Amino acid sequence: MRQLIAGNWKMFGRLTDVTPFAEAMRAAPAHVDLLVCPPFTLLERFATALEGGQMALGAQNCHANPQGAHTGDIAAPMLVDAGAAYVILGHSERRNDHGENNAVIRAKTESAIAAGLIPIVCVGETEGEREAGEAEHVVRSQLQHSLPPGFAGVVAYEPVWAIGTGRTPTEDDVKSMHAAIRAALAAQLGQDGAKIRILYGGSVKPGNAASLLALPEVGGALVGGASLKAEDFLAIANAAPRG
Ligand SMILES: O=C[C@H](O)COP(=O)(O)O
Repeated sequence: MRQLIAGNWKMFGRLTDVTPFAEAMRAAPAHVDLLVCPPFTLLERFATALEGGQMALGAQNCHANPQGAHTGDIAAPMLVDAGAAYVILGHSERRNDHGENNAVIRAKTESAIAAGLIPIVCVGETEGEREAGEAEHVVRSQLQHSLPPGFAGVVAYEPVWAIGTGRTPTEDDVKSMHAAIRAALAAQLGQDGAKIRILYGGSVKPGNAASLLALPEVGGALVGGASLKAEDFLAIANAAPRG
């Protein structure tokens, strides 16, 4: 399966950043799928700038309803209007900052799929949960309650304590968590579970990308900080295994 290297710009980026980044991405390697998920304000500009290139466009959140009186929110069909093909859902920053629980994330995931978007559903344990030996249990429960039946999208494993910290799990920990996620997807989705790409996210950098991306059941990366610099993001894309 081709790997997906996805950038999550979080709450960073201005209109002036779009064209230089999109132009730099024209030098991206062809053996990976590339995605950038900027803030809402940059979607339309990015859609134009990326035309004819290999990089897809995504958003970082949507509401569970397709429209309605929800001040400050964005509906999945609006993201499609703006040119998005993907949406990140259930990121730990949304779970923490906005109190999003698994039921909310599942409802958003259903709305995204109904609008024709590919959801990237994030799961991951806190440091305390890992220390308590609960990491796999927590992630299995997030999958069970966040993914609707027949889920067809992407899963991103992001240990909360590795996000933006420069710390990453050991290779063995990534391997065993990705194997546990694959098994959980098979149990929930049957044969279709094998088709789901499982991204790793959390302090992926040019220096550690090759070793993380080479691990079994790692289908790509969800990159935060390092996706803001075109050079670093391209280095991560180039580090993905070929074939
Ligand atoms: O969505 C991306 C992740 O939260 C990872 O962020 P990071 O690469 O800055 O650690």
